[in-house]
Amino acid sequence: MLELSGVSKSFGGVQAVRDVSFVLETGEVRGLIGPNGAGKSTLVNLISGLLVPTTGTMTLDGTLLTGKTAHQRARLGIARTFQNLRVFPSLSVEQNIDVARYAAGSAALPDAAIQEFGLQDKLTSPANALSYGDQRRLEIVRGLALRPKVLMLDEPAAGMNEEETETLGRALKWVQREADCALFVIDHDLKFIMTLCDRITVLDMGAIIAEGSPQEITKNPKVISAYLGEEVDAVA
Ligand SMILES: Nc1ncnc2c1ncn2[C@@H]1O[C@H](COP(=O)(O)OP(=O)(O)OP(=O)(O)O)[C@@H](O)[C@H]1O
Repeated sequence: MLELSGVSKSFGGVQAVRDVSFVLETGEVRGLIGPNGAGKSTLVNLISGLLVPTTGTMTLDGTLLTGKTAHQRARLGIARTFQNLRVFPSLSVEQNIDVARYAAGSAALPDAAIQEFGLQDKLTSPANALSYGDQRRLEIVRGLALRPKVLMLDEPAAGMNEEETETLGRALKWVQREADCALFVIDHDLKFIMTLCDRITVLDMGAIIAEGSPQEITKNPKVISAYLGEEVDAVA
């Protein structure tokens, strides 16, 4: 269980994250949505240890994360993907996955994970020869190879067409069923988020303005009037 309590982050005069508290349960799939600049990436960077909060605390299964580096957090079970791809371009798909397996202390990644994300026939291809969608899927499999307790995905469906996005959603549902980890998913594709997630947290100007099931979020007047408007009606 990941717990955030009163987490804030300022960059000079900009308060990017304001007094954010929430609990992410084991096995939960949580969506994080909000307009550009709402603070979503900053929040993920705070959890993964790339940024240090101005105030607030975080714990993972009761272990205080304050003062722990991104590497230490990864070892504790916090994995992530990035908005901009970070695969090792000249390494093969298999080598990319092995790097993460090695970092996780050789914990086995089920071959089923590689299959679910459609990479089984591409293991020997250099990562930079893969399509953009495959590179995104490779990043997720690499994250899973760390055997994380929490896997945070920063815009996993970005640049994917509708069919690819649906396939990705099915693979992530598989992760929810088979891998013992929570997913924390940022995306601007609301249909994808609403279909995938058990619960959704909505950020606006750094603060949580709503939290609930997809149904609750689509009906929440604050969410509708603040910034989702008709888009929310369209996917409800
Ligand atoms: N390193 C930084 N230095 C200064 N300001 C920053 C920095 N990182 C983020 N910000 C500011 O913090 C606020 C939140 O940004 P953030 O990137 O977290 O939002 P976001 O919700 O992820 O947006 P997007 O959907 O566009 O990715 C913005 O006002 C942004 O300009």
